[in-house]
Amino acid sequence: MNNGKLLRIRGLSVQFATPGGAVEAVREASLDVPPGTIVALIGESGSGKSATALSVFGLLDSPGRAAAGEIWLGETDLLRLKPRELRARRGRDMAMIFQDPANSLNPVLTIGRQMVEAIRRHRRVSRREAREIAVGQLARVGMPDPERLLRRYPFQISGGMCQRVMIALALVSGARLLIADEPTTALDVTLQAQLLDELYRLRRERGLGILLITHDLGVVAEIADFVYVMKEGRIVEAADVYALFERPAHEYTRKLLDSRSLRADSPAAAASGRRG
Ligand SMILES: Nc1ncnc2c1ncn2[C@@H]1O[C@H](COP(=O)(O)OP(=O)(O)OP(=O)(O)O)[C@@H](O)[C@H]1O
Repeated sequence: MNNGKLLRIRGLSVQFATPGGAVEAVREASLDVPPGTIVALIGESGSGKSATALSVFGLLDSPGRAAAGEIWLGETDLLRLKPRELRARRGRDMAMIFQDPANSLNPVLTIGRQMVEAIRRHRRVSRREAREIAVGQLARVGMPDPERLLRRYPFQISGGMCQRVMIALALVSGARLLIADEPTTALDVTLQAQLLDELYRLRRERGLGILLITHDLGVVAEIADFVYVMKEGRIVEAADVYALFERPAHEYTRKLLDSRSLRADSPAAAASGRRG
């Protein structure tokens, strides 16, 4: 049962079969993403963050598999779904944006074609209506000339624009859960800020639940509500964002905070810079 949480992961273990034996990338991890909440998942490289996210989408690389646990999206345990059923949920109820958005879009199809197809996969509308919906959605995520954008190919637009297209794609299908894996890493500072604004707005205005995977603690301080810290496949700390910065409980979290970019910023300073 889900108890009103949008995403509820319980006891997830992910293993990768290797010639040297099974590598346990995720070990009995549990986490919740309630609606209208930005939940950050942080931890060093290799700690299992992406493996956790990919499990939700059933997109683990083939030697990898979710060996145990439950992943509830609403009232459905995604780990019990057939691949076809999971694919349908992927487009409709949940969306994912990646660090390298150009690779998440199909390089040989125009943005318009991809959006129209995504819309028509989930709604009974004509091509023309789908195109209008796409234009409206792109305008809503701040794209200046949506009509023109629809005629372009992914390689003809910037990384920041690709991110917005991905978000627009997620939204046209009515997704309630967005998983963003290092979404700002490849962007310059201005585009980073725009993307964070966008995520924040989606949470507030649309009530989206967002699982944000990042190693940028500045981003966490700015927009996250709740934080999970992962180390060697385990969730070692779970706390409200203010509590985490003020009183990190776990030794590892303290080290992580000390070693990263927040240095002089007190929790209060970080908090005062937050969106309202
Ligand atoms: N294809 C694979 N084959 C074997 N092991 C893998 C594979 N992919 C990931 N792993 C293992 O899973 C562990 C977790 O990887 P994962 O990518 O989830 O970490 P991460 O926290 O997302 O790191 P990063 O921040 O670098 O993306 C790694 O330690 C790695 O050893």
